[in-house]
Amino acid sequence: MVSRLVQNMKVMKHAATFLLPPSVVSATNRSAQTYALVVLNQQIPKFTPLLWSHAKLRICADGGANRIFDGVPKLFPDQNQLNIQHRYIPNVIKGDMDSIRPEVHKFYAELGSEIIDKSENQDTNDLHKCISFIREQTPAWDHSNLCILVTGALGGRFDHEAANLNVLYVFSDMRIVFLSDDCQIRLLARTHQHEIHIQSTVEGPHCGLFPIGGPSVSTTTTGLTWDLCNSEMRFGSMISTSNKVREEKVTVCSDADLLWTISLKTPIHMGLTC
Ligand SMILES: Nc1ncnc2c1ncn2[C@@H]1O[C@H](COP(=O)(O)OP(=O)(O)OP(=O)(O)O)[C@@H](O)[C@H]1O
Ligand SMILES: Cc1ncc(C[n+]2csc(CCO)c2C)c(N)n1
Repeated sequence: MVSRLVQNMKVMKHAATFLLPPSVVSATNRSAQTYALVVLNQQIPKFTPLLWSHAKLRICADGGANRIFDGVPKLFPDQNQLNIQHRYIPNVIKGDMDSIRPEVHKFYAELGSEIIDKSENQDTNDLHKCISFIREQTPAWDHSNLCILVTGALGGRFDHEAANLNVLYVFSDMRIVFLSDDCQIRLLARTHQHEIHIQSTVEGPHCGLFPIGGPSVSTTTTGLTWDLCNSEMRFGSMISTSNKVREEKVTVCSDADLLWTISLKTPIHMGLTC
């Protein structure tokens, strides 16, 4: 019965081609994905301009707007700082609006950003509000081809980090990737078998795989140095950390939703001069 279910399970493919320059991706025609970018209120990764260039929709969660306003010009120290600020205009700024600075609010409002104040909702965090917006606004897009890249979800206050991880579980049917300068994280839903195509020029070899929403009775992987074979994983017992990718394709099949994390190589080229 279990093996029949496994056989019927759809395969979901993952590839961090958004960390490659757009010219490389289009030349090899490897990306059928549509990207949205959500910038949170934590330090932006150095490769944020690269993510920005891949994204069709760019959203700042409340104080994330300050991070673009202050942080992107610093990535281009030799260029005119005001010019840079004018080139990185979010489509939308959404949240409870208690962290965006007044001058940043005014700057982007005048340049056409849509500003959505959801201060009446004190039950979900700003990342949740942004993902809900993307989901509502993009019904026409094929959600299986939509990938939401998120910066600033990691590092900082632990309750914020926990709330951000919870968003991965709330929206477990959407592709959401958290990115910092050091690593990326995504949720591998138990509804699918997963094929992760490693972009070895920009990611790996260190990786981890573990359940946080509930234990896994059986997880099987291929392509890792320490592969799992019908293994049990749970906090308080075994979880897979400091593992390494051994092959260009890693496969994961589990009865639980798992977090997959892989290290990023530095420096990832920003992909663009602006
Ligand atoms: N210290 C932090 N660590 C991790 N994530 C953070 C941190 N600070 C902010 N974030 C992320 O950035 C988003 C926007 O944060 P901001 O500081 O603008 O608002 P906030 O009022 O602190 O957060 P929220 O209203 O969502 O509780 C948050 O929803 C969260 O996802
Ligand atoms: C049980 C419970 N715990 C905490 C909060 C507070 N809270 C959670 S998300 C959020 C919004 C932040 O912008 C706030 C204030 C709540 N509502 N319910």
